[in-house]
Amino acid sequence: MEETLARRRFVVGYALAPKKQLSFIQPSLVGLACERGIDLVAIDTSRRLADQGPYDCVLHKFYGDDWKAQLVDFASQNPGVPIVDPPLAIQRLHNRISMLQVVSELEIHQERETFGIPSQVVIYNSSALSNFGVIGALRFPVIAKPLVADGSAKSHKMSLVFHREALLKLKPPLVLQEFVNHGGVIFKVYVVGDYVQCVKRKSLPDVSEEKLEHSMGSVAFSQVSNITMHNPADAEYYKRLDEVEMPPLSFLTKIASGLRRATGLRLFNFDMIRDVRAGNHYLVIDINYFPGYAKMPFYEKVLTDFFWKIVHEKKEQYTATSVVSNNECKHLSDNHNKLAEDTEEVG
Ligand SMILES: O=P(O)(O)O[C@@H]1[C@@H](OP(=O)(O)O)[C@H](OP(=O)(O)O)[C@H](O)[C@H](OP(=O)(O)O)[C@H]1OP(=O)(O)O
Ligand SMILES: Nc1ncnc2c1ncn2[C@@H]1O[C@H](COP(=O)(O)OP(=O)(O)O)[C@@H](O)[C@H]1O
Ligand SMILES: [Mg+2]
Ligand SMILES: [Mg+2]
Repeated sequence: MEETLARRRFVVGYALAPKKQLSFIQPSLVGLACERGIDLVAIDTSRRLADQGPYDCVLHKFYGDDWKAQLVDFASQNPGVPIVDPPLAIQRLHNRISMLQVVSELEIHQERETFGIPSQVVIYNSSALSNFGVIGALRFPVIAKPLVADGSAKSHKMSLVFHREALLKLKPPLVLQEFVNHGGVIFKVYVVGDYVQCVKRKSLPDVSEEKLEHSMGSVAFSQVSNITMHNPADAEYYKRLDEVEMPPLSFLTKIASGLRRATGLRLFNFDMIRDVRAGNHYLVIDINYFPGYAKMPFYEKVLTDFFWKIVHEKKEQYTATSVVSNNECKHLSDNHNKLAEDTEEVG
């Protein structure tokens, strides 16, 4: 017999770049959310946001003045509808100095583990690159990172610089950050509201004193943790990676909730490394807004739980009108499958 039971449903409108939409809006997520009474609906960014909806929550990873104005406009007409996350909060992560500033200000009490950020200086113009007063206190090697972290390919292009002379060819504005030996492993800590999950990822290998002495200039790299190399040494590396001990979850949860409170962000991850010189000292090196959650184990359930909590917080006051029977969830997820296939064929 057809199930006809219809219950109150919620609508999460999302505005994401095509690549992000394809990786994040998977049929498995759409299907699970649908079963829990939540419809994920694409916002048409070519139309006025305030003319669309109704939404119980707006989810986005877009920047720019026009989009910000759209959100302000929407919020003034829909004051109770959560926007995940507020543009001002996201903006802090677009500058690698303000991004990590918030980490330095956290006060967390943990028995064994300590944390901080690497020593770093910001460079606004080329003359500062040869100014000993500016860079004199840095220990080499250093990583040169673009100051801006706006998600563009350019903002991920970095170099590992072995000696001071090699700084001269760099293009400011950038951040020079001390490279900290960390055993070639980073901990990616995903935060989804009050949920925290840590995974291990490949990182740059340690630089010994000897290697530093014999290395020339600098080495360029980009998005190391996403690179999959196919050489025989790799199998050995990943076996070792498996054995690396995770930081305690209680410690990560304290940092995550400190960051949540200080930034007002609900969807982000942070990259953390463990200093090989002091086995219980950790450094936060990067914070990303709305990262690649689809790579996080159980992301469908974690994100669905998050949406569920967000929309139920406002349930009594605001009601979106869509009513879909449980049976239709399967159709919705089939449609998304088809959409993904079509997009692949086009792309
Ligand atoms: O594309 P993905 O799935 O690798 O996700 C990227 C993230 O990779 P991750 O899976 O967290 O290692 C990536 O994280 P990292 O910068 O590599 O730590 C960023 O969050 C990236 O967003 P943006 O380019 O900084 O705006 C994320 O890119 P977008 O998906 O937001 O374009
Ligand atoms: N201070 C550091 N010490 C050691 N390795 C680092 C440091 N900063 C960055 N890295 C390495 O470089 C990678 C990219 O740097 P990150 O700041 O995370 O930039 P992105 O925003 O492009 O991910 C990190 O995942 C890590 O492997
Ligand atoms: Mg990173
Ligand atoms: Mg980043």
